[in-house]
Amino acid sequence: MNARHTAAPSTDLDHQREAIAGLGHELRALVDATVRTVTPADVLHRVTDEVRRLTSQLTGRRRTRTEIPHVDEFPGGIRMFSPVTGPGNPLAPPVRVTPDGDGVTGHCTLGIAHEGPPGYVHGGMSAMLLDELMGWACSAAGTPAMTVSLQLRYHGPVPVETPLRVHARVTGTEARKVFVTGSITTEADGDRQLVTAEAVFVAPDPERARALFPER
Ligand SMILES: CCCCCCCC(=O)SCCNC(=O)CCNC(=O)[C@H](O)C(C)(C)COP(=O)(O)OP(=O)(O)OC[C@H]1O[C@@H](n2cnc3c(N)ncnc32)[C@H](O)[C@@H]1OP(=O)(O)O
Repeated sequence: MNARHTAAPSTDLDHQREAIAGLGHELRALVDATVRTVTPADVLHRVTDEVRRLTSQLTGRRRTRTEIPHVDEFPGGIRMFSPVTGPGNPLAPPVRVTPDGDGVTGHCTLGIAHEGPPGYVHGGMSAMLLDELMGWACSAAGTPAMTVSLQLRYHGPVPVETPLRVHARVTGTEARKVFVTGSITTEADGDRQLVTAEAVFVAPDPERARALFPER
């Protein structure tokens, strides 16, 4: 069934999105507490049982692999469960994306759940932020597309618990190919690029897109 046909009125949608974001927020706090705690094993066992009990309350009907959540706008809109921008996904910082004159800018602060070297962000996390933001830049330029090539340079470690800025912009197109650049800086020092990226995105042809996203 097409998810668009089952969408609830917008007030219900807002209500549902608020609830999803609320749970995501609390789960992020739980994840942060989990990777920081030095509490003894007996407490960890107790909490584990409690979390298992809570999880069992969310195992009614689940969406299928290709189902687009009715709270989402795909492509090019709200993604409640994106691992980067989704307020309902505890894996997401989540990044807040704003358009700017020259592409898109994302704002976020990563925690120690995203740590690679002690005190610094995991390199794969930086890649994920940049990949996502470069995808948003494609959509903002009117060409939603998928990554086919992503090259990163790590110039300096990205600190955790520090407000960050991720910038991405389209530099050119060639038929279905979109060329994009991106960077990560701290909010405090926007001139010092800690990670830079170059990527090629490709807008799938309509037939390929239908096969990839049958519920769209
Ligand atoms: C809204 C924000 C969401 C952002 C999400 C973040 C972005 C993502 O993470 S996307 C997920 C990761 N990416 C993927 O899974 C994509 C995997 N790749 C694919 O499925 C396919 O390559 C797909 C669908 C993109 C394109 O397939 P298809 O439509 O058949 O294109 P295809 O004909 O192979 O290639 C088109 C052009 O791109 C070129 N191309 C393909 N791969 C590459 C590459 N690695 N480098 C450079 N050029 C490439 C081809 O040479 C071709 O060029 P030309 O027309 O000049 O010959």
